[in-house]
Amino acid sequence: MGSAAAPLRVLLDMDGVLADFEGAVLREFRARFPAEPRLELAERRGFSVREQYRSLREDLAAKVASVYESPGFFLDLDPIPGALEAVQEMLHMQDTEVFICTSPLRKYEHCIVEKYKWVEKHLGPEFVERIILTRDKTVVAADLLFDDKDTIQGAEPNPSWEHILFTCCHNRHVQLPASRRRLRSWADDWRAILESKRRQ
Ligand SMILES: O=c1ccn([C@@H]2O[C@H](COP(=O)(O)O)[C@@H](O)[C@H]2O)c(=O)[nH]1
Ligand SMILES: [Mg+2]
Repeated sequence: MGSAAAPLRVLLDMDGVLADFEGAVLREFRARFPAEPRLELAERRGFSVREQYRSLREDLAAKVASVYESPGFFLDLDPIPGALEAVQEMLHMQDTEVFICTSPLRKYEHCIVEKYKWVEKHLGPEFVERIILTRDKTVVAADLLFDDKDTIQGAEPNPSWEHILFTCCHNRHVQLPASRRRLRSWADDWRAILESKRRQ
């Protein structure tokens, strides 16, 4: 008798995949610094919003960082459209394990507890058990990682997961090699990605 196949393990990033970090940064920056130049979402390039604001003017880097380091910022993030429904559906799929894999800010005072509270508020207390908080996602073992950061590096040069690039304002212009896959939004066919991975 053959042994049962291992479940498919899926990691979901939080900022830019489940929670709308970029939309909130722009909204709060505009509210707090209305006279300063800002980057509309269509102008965003590169993962780091801080570095792109620095390229506009050196002191804007600290100003934009002060927005996402403020108390309440992470807790108040809006869910990305379709994300909560997709996560709940994925959670109830047979032979599938779902975890949230998210990196805290280096200035972690508010960010960490608010990420936990956000998950409890939007996905329920049981989902808090499924949070993996790490600054190095390469050492976490899984089949798939949905993440908006285009390049994910760390201590492990050959992570076990396939990185599916989740489209976000800052990465939509990134040209991926043919070997890499994207999910354009939660309305895109994430189920087909899971099924294709299951068959590999
Ligand atoms: O310009 C930026 C953009 C994001 N961050 C923070 O980095 C992490 C990213 O987490 P992921 O798990 O990769 O989504 C998060 O804490 C963002 O707030 C940043 O520091 N600077
Ligand atoms: Mg992210």
